[in-house]
Amino acid sequence: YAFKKESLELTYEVGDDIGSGNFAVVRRVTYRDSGQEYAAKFIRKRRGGGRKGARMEDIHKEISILRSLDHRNVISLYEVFETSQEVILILELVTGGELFDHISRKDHLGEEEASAFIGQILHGLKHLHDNNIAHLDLKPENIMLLDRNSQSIKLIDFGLAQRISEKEDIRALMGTAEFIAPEVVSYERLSLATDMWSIGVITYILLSGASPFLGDSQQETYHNITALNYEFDQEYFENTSDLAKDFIRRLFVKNPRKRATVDDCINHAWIRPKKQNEELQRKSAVINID
Ligand SMILES: Nc1cc2c(nn1)-c1ccccc1CC2
Repeated sequence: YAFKKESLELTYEVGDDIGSGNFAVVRRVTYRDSGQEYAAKFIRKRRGGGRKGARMEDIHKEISILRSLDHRNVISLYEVFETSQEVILILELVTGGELFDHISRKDHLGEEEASAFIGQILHGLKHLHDNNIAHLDLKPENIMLLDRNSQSIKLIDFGLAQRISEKEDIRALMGTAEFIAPEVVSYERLSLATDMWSIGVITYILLSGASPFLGDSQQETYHNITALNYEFDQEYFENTSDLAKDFIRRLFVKNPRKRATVDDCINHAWIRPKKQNEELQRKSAVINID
């Protein structure tokens, strides 16, 4: 699979940094001919036996996974350049910032807004899971807002994503401690259900601003996860509906096979469009037909 060898600068003007990831820096770029803006992810290649830089095998996997996805809630990949030091992914530009920053500004979100965001994330995640792809690094930093004032989101950073198949056994790729599922901590088989646990953590954080399993050390966090040591602290959850808590409870299940799937979540009453909205949507549909 050949990447463009010519210099990126011939076709794109490179702008300011807009983010970073493992071994990567992301910059805003402008396609010279059209003025169209994109995000260019510069991934450092691992040189020789060193540890710095991403392995070519992992870079190829991220690219092949991105190329096989096409959904409005998943970042699009347009083209790839390669130099001796780096592989450069030309990605769809999103300018709304990370969901992480959106929460930090507000401390936590109301249930309507949280449910709308989680619904968007679930639709993007359903596209991955329907293609047997697990993201394995879901966290607010990897969820970008399309623009400041919309709830449209894009899943980004497929650096740890894996194709899940019954035959091969995939084990721990450590994600970020507070978001990983018990099977990752215990070095057991990973699956699509691993992402669903992370959805539970993200939902808990959106509603409360607090992180359910975070301890004072990584070891304490891992212990809290494997012991399912969390609670709906009255301080943060006194005004949270039982429906929202039920949604989270169905995801914090130790046995991955018993954990709610992405379809279970999309059909959960806390996510499905509220009755009156649906009624409204139906009525407006009739008006459109007339
Ligand atoms: N690790 C990261 C980090 C980021 C991105 N991708 N990977 C990204 C992708 C498209 C648009 C904007 C960004 C900035 C953050």
